[in-house]
Amino acid sequence: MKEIIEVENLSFSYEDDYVLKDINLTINKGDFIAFIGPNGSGKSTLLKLLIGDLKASSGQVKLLGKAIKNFKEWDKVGYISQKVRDFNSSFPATVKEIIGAALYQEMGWFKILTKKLEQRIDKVLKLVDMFDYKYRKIGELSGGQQQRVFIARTLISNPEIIFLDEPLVGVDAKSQDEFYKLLAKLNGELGITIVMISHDIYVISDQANKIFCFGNNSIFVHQAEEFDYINYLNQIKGDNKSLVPKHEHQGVNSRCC
Ligand SMILES: Nc1ncnc2c1ncn2[C@@H]1O[C@H](COP(=O)(O)OP(=O)(O)OP(=O)(O)O)[C@@H](O)[C@H]1O
Repeated sequence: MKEIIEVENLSFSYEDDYVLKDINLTINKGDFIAFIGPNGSGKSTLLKLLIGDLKASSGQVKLLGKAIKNFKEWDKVGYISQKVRDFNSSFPATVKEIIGAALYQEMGWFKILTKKLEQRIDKVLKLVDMFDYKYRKIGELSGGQQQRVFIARTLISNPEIIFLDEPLVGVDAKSQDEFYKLLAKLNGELGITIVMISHDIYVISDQANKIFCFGNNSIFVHQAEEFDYINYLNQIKGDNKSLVPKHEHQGVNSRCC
């Protein structure tokens, strides 16, 4: 199946006013999608609609070919939020335990990590370059390292798509760089579809193959190679939160390229 996500005529409002209006878009297998846009333009809202955390006011979302309300294969969907940074050093779980918890269903009657399951933990920790931290407490790791552990936890079930909601807030520049390299590896080598919200327009527009640009209750879809981020940043400068950069494409609501 080529389409991982199909959104048709989707509208959503929390109260009276629409946050997103009549959105149509498709995300294909292997895409690396960046959600960008001013504060309050609906990026997190769309992400929550795509993972079934919110229900559309009208229209529909299909995930892996299934209407979201009937979707059950949640092990194929990873989600990384910015909230994981809340651990502190007294949080008792180790990296191994955090990842092992994702295998709870597979542990059988006695809830024991078999050698096979342990090997799966080792494999994903090596993939994210965190094997040496297996027995460390999660709260003792940096924000960037914690995010890598959570990516590993997601990878344990071989996901087809990973959603990330500003995962690098508060993470230092070097760790951010390593994190982006990891995402490029997951996308390029493992073929995992990535959907990421980011305010780091410069870096994300270099990593993604498509840019979803939010504003005025709409989304404009750009191929990354034709996206002029300097022009974009110049246009959204200032305090006008509702300002949407001028788009060369005619017509509102996605599908414009
Ligand atoms: N639970 C809620 N109840 C009511 N309104 C909400 C709720 N969550 C978000 N909103 C409003 O919906 C709009 C879109 O919010 P959303 O969080 O999706 O924006 P965003 O683009 O992710 O913003 P940011 O970049 O600041 O995270 C905003 O006006 C916000 O105030």
